[in-house]
Amino acid sequence: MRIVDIREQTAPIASAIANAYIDFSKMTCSVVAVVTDVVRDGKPVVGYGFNSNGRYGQGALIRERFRPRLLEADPMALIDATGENLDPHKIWAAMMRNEKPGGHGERSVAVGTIDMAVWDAVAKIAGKPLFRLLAERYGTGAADPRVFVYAAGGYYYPGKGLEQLTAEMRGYLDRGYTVVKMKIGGAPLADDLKRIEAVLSILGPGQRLAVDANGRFDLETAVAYAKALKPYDLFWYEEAGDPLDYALQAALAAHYPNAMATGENLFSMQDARNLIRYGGMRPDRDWLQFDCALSYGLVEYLRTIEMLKENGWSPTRCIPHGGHQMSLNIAAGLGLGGNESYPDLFQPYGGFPDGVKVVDGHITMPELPGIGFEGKADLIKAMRAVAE
Ligand SMILES: O=C([O-])CC(=O)C(=O)O
Ligand SMILES: [Mg+2]
Repeated sequence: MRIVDIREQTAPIASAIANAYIDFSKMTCSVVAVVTDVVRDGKPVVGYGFNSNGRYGQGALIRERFRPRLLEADPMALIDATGENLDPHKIWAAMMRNEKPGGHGERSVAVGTIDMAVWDAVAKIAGKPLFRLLAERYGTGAADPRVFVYAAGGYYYPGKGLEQLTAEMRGYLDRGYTVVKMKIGGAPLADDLKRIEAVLSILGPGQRLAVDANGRFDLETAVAYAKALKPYDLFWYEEAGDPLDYALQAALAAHYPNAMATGENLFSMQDARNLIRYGGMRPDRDWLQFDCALSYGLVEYLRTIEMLKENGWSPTRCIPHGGHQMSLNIAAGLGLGGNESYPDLFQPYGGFPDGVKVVDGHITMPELPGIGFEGKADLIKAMRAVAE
């Protein structure tokens, strides 16, 4: 068996929203199809991936480095010991041949996107949902198909006032979410506090709010927000400062006893390890948001989980960024704390298979082979267009 082709296309996921750092008016993502010669149900197995959101399409890197390395490799060097399936770890090593250490963001998104498609193919060849395969291979054996999800939104948008913001959040609560997230840092502190109070005013008992500054603040501003946010008992205070400023993150903990979250812009096990070593994150309350699609894929994420365990962190403290079905599978298979969801954004790429409903802040994974993209009609249509 072998990989016969890797196809890629850059697709728009643009919208008029903005966080404290960027707008999404020109946002794109790469969609990748890994075509194999394995036949299931009379058709060749094709694995699909895409690069989450927030980083642009990766076509040049895929075409110039990673696709040729895999297609030029000895097919026998990319399969597992049974000889009947691909080996994602060997494929990862083949992609990373002749790549220096460090500087991970330069290529981690391209590798993570192909890695997603490889795992989709592997689970389809095995004939089972990826979350079940992961639980068997790397977890306790038993998957938990019920996954906590929270609704991310609350972006800045031209002309968006408190009324629109609360209507948006009410929509998420009506759809079954219990935790909602909104952006901060794109307006002065006093205005953001009004926005926060407006959203808090519509939350019922047990419902919570997370806020996300998208790395906008220097230490002084981060501390000013921390002091103002403390009384609200938020679900978390996310990415206050630059994602690589571990000293800022560590200093902030002295001013903010409640939960903080970060990690969506850390793109390797080594960067995640530096956060754990130097960022003052607290394993009893804080949250880690590494997104495998942006950070070298699940092969690397498995290394990150090992690193976390060695440092006294439970995988239940991980709630990945990105709102994609790949992280839902990892959460269900390996016992993460949950996953992000963007109910109204980044379509058709984000979200759940059709018919999956959020109930009491949780979804239940359907039993679809692979990652489950075939269960989402608009998404699989876009993906199949890349393969054909
Ligand atoms: O606005 C973005 O770039 C997305 C983001 O931070 C998140 O989902 O936490
Ligand atoms: Mg964020």
